Amino acid sequence: APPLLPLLPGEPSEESSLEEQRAAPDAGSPISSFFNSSGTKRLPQAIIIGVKKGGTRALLEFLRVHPDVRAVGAEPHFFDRNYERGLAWYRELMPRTLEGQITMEKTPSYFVTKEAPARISSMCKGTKLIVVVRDPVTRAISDYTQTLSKKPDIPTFESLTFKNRTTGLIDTSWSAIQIGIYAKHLENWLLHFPIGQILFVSGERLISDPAGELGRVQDFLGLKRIITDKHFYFNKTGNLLLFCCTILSFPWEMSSGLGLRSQWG
Ligand SMILES: Nc1ncnc2c1ncn2[C@@H]1O[C@H](COP(=O)(O)OS(=O)(=O)O)[C@@H](OP(=O)(O)O)[C@H]1O
Repeated sequence: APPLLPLLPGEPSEESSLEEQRAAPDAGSPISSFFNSSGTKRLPQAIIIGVKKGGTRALLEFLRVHPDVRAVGAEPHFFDRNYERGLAWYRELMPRTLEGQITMEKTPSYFVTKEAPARISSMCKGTKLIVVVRDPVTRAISDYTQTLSKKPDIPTFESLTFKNRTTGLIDTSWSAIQIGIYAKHLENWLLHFPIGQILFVSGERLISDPAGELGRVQDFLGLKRIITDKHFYFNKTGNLLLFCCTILSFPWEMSSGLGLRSQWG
């Protein structure tokens, strides 16, 4: 059972990355106290449920620019690790919203958690679900690279991937491979949600055509298309995607492997 330690609202869980912690609500800043002082904490109406290393952080941070979206920055891990804490605990993590605003969170491990679909459905059958999918091979490499950075002594990617290098037999029980068998996990979700309630976002297009993907996401969420191509530009090196939050005049930089950082920080 998960440890029942009292987490503060928005506090990242013990396994959250630095990237997540940087994106956690900046309690105490003048801007956040202004937004946090009014409205009501509501359970999320939309959740980014996966996939790990698909580009979920980028998507959530892009969406947070929308004035009708409020999201918890850190991953709550409610429907996998913290379910015993109860819905009141979960709601407490959420930012306050005004009428018409959507509450969101992202926890990519939900997609591969057997219990998550039934649990989310029992919270609200109408919850909108978003899955950022990415080529399973590059996803697995990204996953492996993250683990390697924490545990440099793990075996090579190749030796973990193949049961038998000569026959090419793949070890589908290795989590980096297992997570990428999207169809298998999806079956579990379709037992509880109609396909129309699940939006698949391309992790690749989130980099090559972010405005296009964000258009689809805003439509799916029933939001006015406010995030457009005006919010994105590539810098001169071509591989850094810069994202401008014009509402707060706060430029963020999203880049492959570099995560999210303020250009001012
Ligand atoms: N703008 C944009 N669009 C799409 N994807 C982007 C973007 N920016 C970063 N990235 C890449 O997303 C990878 C991290 O995915 P996640 O945020 O889902 O990771 S996590 O599961 O929350 O740890 C991670 O992939 P790798 O660099 O291959 O590890 C990020 O580089």
